[in-house]
Order: sequence, then C-alpha cells, then structure tokens
Amino acid sequence: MGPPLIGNMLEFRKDRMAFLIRAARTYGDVVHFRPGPFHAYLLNHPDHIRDVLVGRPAKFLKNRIQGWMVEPLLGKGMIISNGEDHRRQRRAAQPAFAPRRIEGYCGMFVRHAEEAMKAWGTGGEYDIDTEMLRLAMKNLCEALFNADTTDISKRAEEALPIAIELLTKDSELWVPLPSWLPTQHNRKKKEMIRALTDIALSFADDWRKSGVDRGDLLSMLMLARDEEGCPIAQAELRDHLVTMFAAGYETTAFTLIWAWILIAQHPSVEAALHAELDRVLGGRAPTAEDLPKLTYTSMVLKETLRLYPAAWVLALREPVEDVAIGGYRIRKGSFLFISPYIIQRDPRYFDDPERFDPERFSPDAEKEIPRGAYLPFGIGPRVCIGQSFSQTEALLVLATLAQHYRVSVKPGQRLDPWGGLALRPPAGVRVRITPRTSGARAATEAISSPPA
Ligand code: HEM
Repeated sequence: MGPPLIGNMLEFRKDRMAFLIRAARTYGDVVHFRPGPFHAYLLNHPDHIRDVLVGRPAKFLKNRIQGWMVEPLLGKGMIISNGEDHRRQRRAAQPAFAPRRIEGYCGMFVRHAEEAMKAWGTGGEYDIDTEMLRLAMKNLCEALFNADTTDISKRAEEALPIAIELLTKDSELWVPLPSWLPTQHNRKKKEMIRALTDIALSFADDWRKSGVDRGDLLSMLMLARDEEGCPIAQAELRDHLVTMFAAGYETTAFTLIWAWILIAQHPSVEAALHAELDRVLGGRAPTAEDLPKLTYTSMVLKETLRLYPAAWVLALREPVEDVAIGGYRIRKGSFLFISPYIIQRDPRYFDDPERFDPERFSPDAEKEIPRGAYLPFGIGPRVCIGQSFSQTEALLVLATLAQHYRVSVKPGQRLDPWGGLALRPPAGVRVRITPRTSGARAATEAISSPPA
C-alpha cells in the first residue's frame, strides 16, 4: 500500500504500465493500491470487468478525478459526462457514426492514403508516426467537420499533441495544481487549449455561412434542437468537437503505427498480408465492398490492438455506493482501473500472450476469447462511438499503403510502449519506406492463387 498520503504514487509514476502488470500478475483479479491518498482497484478478471461495464454501468460513473485532469481540454464532453448529459450527447453524435455514413467516408480514407503515397514516391526515410498522425487528422477533419483539411488540420496537429502531453503530466500528480499559478506549464496549456477552441469554433462559424446539412457530425450538432427548440450552446458545441479530436486522432494513428512496427518485425505476417492484398485488390484501390474480404488485414489490426490498445486504460470508474466485486467490498468513491493492456496480455486468456499472432482472430479462434478479456474499444453503453469509423479507416489505410509499400524500422530505436493518454512508442519511429516491386506482387499472387 506504500506510505500514507503518497501510497503507491511514486511506483505508479515511475512506470505505470510495469506497476499495473506487476500488481495484476502478483495479486490476481482485484488489486487494491493507493495512488496518493486515494483507494484504487485494478479489475483483472473478464467477469468483473463485464459486471462493471455491462452489468451495472449506472452504479459506476466516470470518476471525478479524471474530470479535473482532462476537463480543461474536453470541457464537459461525452468522454467524461455521466447520466442524462451523456445520453443526450451520445444521441446527438450517433448519426454521424451510422454504418451508411461510414461507408460514405471510405473513398476519402483511400484518397488521403493515396496522397500520402504520392509524397512517398520511390521511397525513403520517414517518421512513420508523423505520417500516420497527419493522415488520421485529415480523415477526422474531413469526415466529421467537412473541413478543408490542409490548413486546419496542420494547426490542430500542432496544438493537440502539446495539450495532451501537458495534461498527461498533470495526471501524474493525482492532485490538481491551481491553474492560476503563473507557471510555464499552465501558460502553454492555456495557449494550446485556446488554439483548439478557436479551431473548433471556426468550424462552426464556417458552417453557419452556408447552413447546409452536409451529413457530417458538425451539421448534426448544429441542427440539433432540444425540447424547447434551442440549439446546442456554444460551450457544449466546443466540448463536443474538441472531444472528437482528442478521442479520434492519436488512437487510430497509433494503432496504425504499432501495426507497421509489428508487420515489419514479423516477415511471415507481412507475406500473408501482401498475399491477401494482392489476391483481393490486385493493384487497384480498395473500396467499401472489399472490406469483408480483407479478413487477414483485419486480423492483423485486431491483434495489434490486443498487444497495443491505444486506450490502454479505460476512463476510471467510481462506484456511486459501496459495492461487492469478486467477493471484495469496494467503497463508494474509490477508483476502478480497467486496463485492456493488462487483461489482453493475461496468459489465462491468451496463450503465449506476448507473441504477435493475428491467427488468434481467425473467425473460429476469435469466438473462443472470453467476453470481457478483449476490449480495445471498451464494452457496454460507453463503448467507443468511433469504433467502426476507426476500424474502417485503419483497414483502408493499411490496405492502400501496404499493397504498394513495405515499411522497415530503423534499428536501435526504443519501441517499448509508453502509456500517455494513448499508448505510444516513447519517441518518433524512424522507418525506411520502399515500394513493393511488381515482381514481388506477382510472386505473392502466385503463392496465394489456388493450384489449377
Ligand atoms: C483505434 C482507435 C480507437 C480506440 C482504441 C478507441 C478506444 C475507446 C475506448 C476504449 C473507449 C471507452 C472508454 C471507456 O469506457 O472509458 C472509447 C470511447 C470513446 N471514443 Fe474511442 N477509440 C478509438 C477511436 C475513436 C474515434 C475515431 C472516435 C471519434 C471520431 C472516438 C470517439 C470516442 C468517444 C466520443 C468516446 C466516448 C463514448 C462514450 O462515453 O459514450 N474514438 N474509445
């Protein structure tokens, strides 16, 4: 438990991922620890996780502490709201993520990937994180805000990561430092948050000039009316838009970054991926109709999200009354940690869990995974609203790019995961990007064609 007041805070701060893994492997399904003066519990059994997220979600609210950690950025947006506020926000945003809508985004995901390929040309050395983050931001801006992406997404690309990094630093303290303190940290944070607010509200201003329903998230929010016929207040609109930025940007980009790293490290997976892409696409760009045929590509992404779930820990939950979980009495107001990263590497549910093996997600094998042991997008009523948006985006981006290019990671870089707001490599990832030759494509086509 550690000393009073500080508890396990120092250990947790030093290496939170290692601390949680150690705690789970040593103490089992429900682990009590103390980040500072608080009582926290890590839930590490699929049944307990389902109990909280699916069985009794109304008894476990998003916790107040993370409210102050991320509220300066997200305001009272959907990720941290509770109860009726949350239901209203989710209802307003849901149509932008309907299957028909997502199908409509497919051409744009591919177009942006093709633009990236044009710049790659005959290949060279790149930071794969910069490339994927740029793509994710363009996709997000165009799909959700119908914004001309070049200028706006550049500004957002600059401000968002800095804001997220400063908030992550705050979150390590567990106790809020007054935001009025004239520190450089606070000044920078305010500046970045103001920049993001300006960007979000400039979308709204642009929209008002035409007032046309373009079928994107922004139009839906701008046209939404409450029971009294009033539009969404400016502050709520801002919170909605910045929340979507924060939730949808790094998550998808880092999933793709990890996928490239893992594919580069596993030549047999790379060969199977190329074989599928050559067989299904044969050199042409993918479309929405190809999605169900890209089964192996999808398995690669699912396995990437098992080992490197971008949301490595879910938003903390707080019981609204004393509850029993797995035979333990947990007091009202404690924090509940649920970590996809920890449970998805648990040897009880995944054989040889550190091994990258997309076959775990072959249609038959996937059915055997216990419910609650694999949850990169969460489960229950707070499941990620952007899940199918992001899965479709990642699949099409990977299929478009991997069909024509190979990525190899320059040796000597640190690639251990670091749990910031999203799970990421500790620094930029330098890679060599090489065009796949048509000869190589013909060879995989020969391997993947059934004998006559
Ligand atoms: C690989 C990509 C992504 C991953 C791994 C991911 C993961 C998650 C997870 C685990 C949750 C549930 C959090 C909890 O229960 O505490 C969540 C919620 C959410 N995600 Fe995602 N997400 C991704 C992409 C996106 C995208 C692209 C968007 C929007 C464009 C998005 C928007 C949201 C929102 C608004 C919520 C809050 C939903 C609610 O509370 O009702 N996410 N996400």
